[in-house]
Amino acid sequence: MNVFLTNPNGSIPTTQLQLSGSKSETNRMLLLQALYPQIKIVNASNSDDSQVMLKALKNFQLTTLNAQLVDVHHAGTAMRFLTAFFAIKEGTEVVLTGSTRMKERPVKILVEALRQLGAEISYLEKEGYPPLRIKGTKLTKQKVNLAANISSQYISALLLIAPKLENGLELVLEGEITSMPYIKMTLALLNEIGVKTLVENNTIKVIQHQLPIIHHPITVESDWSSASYWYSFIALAPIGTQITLASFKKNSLQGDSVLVEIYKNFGVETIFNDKKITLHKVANLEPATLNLELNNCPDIAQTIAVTCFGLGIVCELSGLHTLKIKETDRLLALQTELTKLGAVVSCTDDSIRINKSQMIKENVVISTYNDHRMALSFAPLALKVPIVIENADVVSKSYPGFWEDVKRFGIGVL
Ligand SMILES: O=C(O)C1=C[C@@H](OP(=O)(O)O)[C@@H](O)[C@H](O)C1
Ligand SMILES: C=C(OP(=O)(O)O)C(=O)O
Repeated sequence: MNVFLTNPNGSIPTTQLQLSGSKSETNRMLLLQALYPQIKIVNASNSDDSQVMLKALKNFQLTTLNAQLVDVHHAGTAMRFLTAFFAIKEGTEVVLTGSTRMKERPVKILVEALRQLGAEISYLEKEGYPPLRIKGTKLTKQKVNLAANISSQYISALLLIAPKLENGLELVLEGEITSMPYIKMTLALLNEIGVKTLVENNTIKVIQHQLPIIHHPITVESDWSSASYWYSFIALAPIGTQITLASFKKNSLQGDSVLVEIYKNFGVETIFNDKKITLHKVANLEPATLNLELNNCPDIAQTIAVTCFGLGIVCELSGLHTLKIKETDRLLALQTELTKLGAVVSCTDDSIRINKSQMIKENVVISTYNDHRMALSFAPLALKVPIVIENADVVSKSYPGFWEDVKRFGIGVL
């Protein structure tokens, strides 16, 4: 399905949207719930990635077979978190696989770390990549060193199973730590269910845990990465445009909440009120060149790049080495699609620079490369020019209701 987006009457009604729960928080909580079934989750994400995670865990618990195939499609967190989960399920055997792209996304660092702890995992196709054969076993070793500069998901995966390990876990993180807020999110959620953790320099310790785990329901905050597209819409809209989004809080566990600060550069103010945020376009600002280091929030890089292009702001976004191993090579995809629209873009292995453009070409067909964030991040340009988004249903990986919400915002979606 392709969608054709237009801004038919040029004026935008004030809208209120309820966004679904964070997929990152949800996938952590689903794994913890599988380990501690008394946990209750409120406002879980409706994303495909969370559905995939839920289904994998449910089917695994229901089956009487001791060997099964689990397919996580495009869901990186599901792939990494379930690798660790199945590794400790004694007496079971699972083949864990995913989409063609998933088979190109590395898992070696995680597999090596689990093997150091005693896990039995083998590669079924290419060394270092899914699919994996995982024989569940008791992990008795306790200390492991691993590189922290490729994906924080490896570290989160190990932390999530840590309270169930006989002797707890000590992780020594080597090299520069990437996507740090996601590690902090994992630690915060462990703490919230009553698991003790200790962070000292580059070492994280999780104390082995039996019970009690707390019994109150855990409420997942709505997804800040999904909110980023509304920040972009508001940034590209005329002064005075507003939108209200629920349910968000000031002290978020999600690193992408840094949007509140970043979008001030584009004249967007955020007002927090009773678990809602109102985004308000208050000024047309044009910083000379916007330099941002996004190592802590890689998932909003595409949103910010497109906002800058739409506003004609020169930007240099760095700290993005992980973008090459996400749903697609996001740096290359951004460069290709922005160039089609008339931008002059240059990339390195970890950065992108978008130069000032004279105009935005109309009716360009944006390719999405099986990457939800390509479709989501280019949509706000509809406020500037008519635009076509190819394979628009990719958005369901994180934000299935996106196109409905875009219609509510007053954009024509055909
Ligand atoms: O732990 C998580 O929930 C995530 C961590 C990040 O990945 P990396 O640590 O691989 O950058 C992020 O990009 C991804 O969307 C979700
Ligand atoms: C990178 C992402 O997800 P994952 O790594 O979990 O597939 C994302 O949602 O942008």
